[in-house]
Amino acid sequence: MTAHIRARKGQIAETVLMPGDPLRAKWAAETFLRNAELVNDVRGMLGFTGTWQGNVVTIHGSGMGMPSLSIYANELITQYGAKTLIRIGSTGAMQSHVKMRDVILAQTASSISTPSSGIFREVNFAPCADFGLLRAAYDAAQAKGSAVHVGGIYSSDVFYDERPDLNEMMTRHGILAVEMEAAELYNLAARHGCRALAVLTVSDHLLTGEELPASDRQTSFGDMVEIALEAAFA
Ligand SMILES: O=P(O)(O)O[C@H]1O[C@H](CO)[C@@H](O)[C@H]1O
Ligand SMILES: O=c1cc[nH]c(=O)[nH]1
Repeated sequence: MTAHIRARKGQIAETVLMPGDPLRAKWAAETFLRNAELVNDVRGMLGFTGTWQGNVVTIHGSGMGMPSLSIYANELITQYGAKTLIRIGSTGAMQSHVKMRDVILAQTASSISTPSSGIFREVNFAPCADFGLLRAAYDAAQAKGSAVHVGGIYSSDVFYDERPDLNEMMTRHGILAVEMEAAELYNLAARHGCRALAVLTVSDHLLTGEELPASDRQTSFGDMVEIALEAAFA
């Protein structure tokens, strides 16, 4: 047990999928895992462990934003021995060739700050995905026929941004989409020698104003979950 996770040692798998939304964790566990067992519900943050094609997997919510993800990812890595962490999140597209419900594999995650900024201090560390996971996820997405994009994303500290110039600059520099957790997940994976990847589904479009309802964000991103599972065990 930790301050935020009630699972016993051994109840968390080495491979952990992390959606921001705890109810997406529940849906994904019930939909894709066999014998999924609830292993955490402290503060309503749900975690489940079960098997996928004979492999043990945990699906655990991260909450929204990098400070929240940092708590869960730190405890999963340092207290429970997680080695492969794949974020399965929603994202807002920042390029016109990226369409609603497309899948994005985050090769890098830019930010203006992360919970690790105080650790890196003057260093502009470049958070990046594990190449093996990235390649396997791309192959899995191609095999499925998913519309998939690979490139840089922006991990923002805010959902409601008062700096339209920042988004415009990200778009101008080819950033595919914005979300709120991947940069710190990549930082933590680098620090602790783990593998990490963010597999995202476009739920909003910053250029067109399109957006999906909350129910779709919770339960309709099946391709993303399958791509993450296939990459983890490729
Ligand atoms: O759908 P999730 O995984 O929560 O991800 C995105 O959605 C939340 C904002 O609505 C942020 O957590 C952002 O990163
Ligand atoms: O951070 C996020 C996540 C989804 N959609 C957005 O517009 N922003």
